[in-house]
Amino acid sequence: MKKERILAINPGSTSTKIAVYDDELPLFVKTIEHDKEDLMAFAEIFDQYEYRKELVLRTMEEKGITRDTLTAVVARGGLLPPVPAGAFEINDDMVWQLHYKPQNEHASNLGAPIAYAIANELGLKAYVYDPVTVDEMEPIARVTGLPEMCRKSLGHPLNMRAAAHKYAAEAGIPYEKLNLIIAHLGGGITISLHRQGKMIDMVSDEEGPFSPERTGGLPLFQTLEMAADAGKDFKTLYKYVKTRGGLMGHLGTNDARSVEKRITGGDKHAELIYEAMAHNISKFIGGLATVVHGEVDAIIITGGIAHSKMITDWIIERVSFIAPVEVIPGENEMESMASGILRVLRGQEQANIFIKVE
Ligand SMILES: Nc1ncnc2c1ncn2[C@@H]1O[C@H](COP(=O)(O)OP(=O)(O)O)[C@@H](O)[C@H]1O
Ligand SMILES: CCCC(=O)OP(=O)(O)O
Repeated sequence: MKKERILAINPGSTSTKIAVYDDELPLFVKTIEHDKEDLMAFAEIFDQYEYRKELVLRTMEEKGITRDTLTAVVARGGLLPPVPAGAFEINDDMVWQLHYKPQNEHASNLGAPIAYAIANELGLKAYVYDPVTVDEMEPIARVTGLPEMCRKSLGHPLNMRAAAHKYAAEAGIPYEKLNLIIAHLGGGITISLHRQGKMIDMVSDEEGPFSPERTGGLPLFQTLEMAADAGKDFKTLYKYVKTRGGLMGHLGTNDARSVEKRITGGDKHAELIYEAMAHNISKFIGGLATVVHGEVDAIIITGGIAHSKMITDWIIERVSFIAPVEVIPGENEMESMASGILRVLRGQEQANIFIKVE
């Protein structure tokens, strides 16, 4: 079988992650943390395009990997319109969509344009895999109390679906035969329900638990009052609830590890807030269990905060009456992207074609 060398790119709000894989083997995985000041110099996300692209190319050079040895490029998909799960070949339509009409602003919107440019220069194909807008929600899950407003499937499907497949392989049961609830606990927290191979419900970060830096869902009347009083535009308020909420709002940090240090040092306020985060996560897990009438095979806790025994213990004591809980720490996005595209390159999976939605 031909050896593949895949460059994987994952631009996040505070970092750019870059990796190169020879088939499944990582040659390197590097996370470049960005200085707040460096990024503040750019008014719009897309103004960071050249800066982040150069960073990717320079990192490869530093690692001694010449561009012409690559066979494909993959990026974390950005806020596209709702799409099916799996791989998409990046094309002009996708780059246009992410530049001019994404669902919202997010650093991951830069991934596909950067991957496409690098691949085009080399005559290669570029892909995204399980973008944040994978939507397999059932009609009943979309309905809200306002006819003109629908619930959206916005989450962390790349890590969630990879965790689901990992659990299924270890349990020796096909993913398509399992009902799973998967909580991704990172800087943002989202929780999904997978029924027999489809992600039929998703609690996004606009309605779920608060997280290290996001407010999650808020009491509606107070939110309306606060927004009306603030008299600010959508972009400003959106940035506020995405970056100034949760642990950041209450405790001035989005680093769960530093919160834990404060708790072990006796900070009771920090403990209340941190346990409240676990309490909220557990309530949403419980809510999703009702969708499948309690028939849940396993609850999976994943993402960076799944490294924390304090948080996972608090969640397990609240939800283990529903189903066994499995902890799969880390966000596993780089390897999940690369292995998804490897399946496409080996002909085991077909890439979808993206058509823009104007
Ligand atoms: N060992 C750990 N214990 C507790 N929290 C951790 C640990 N490692 C990372 N975290 C927390 O995980 C969060 C980031 O999760 P991650 O999934 O990497 O985030 P992102 O969504 O930003 O990619 C941060 O709040 C970080 O403090
Ligand atoms: C909920 C959409 C995906 C998202 O917010 O990703 P990050 O947590 O990586 O910012």
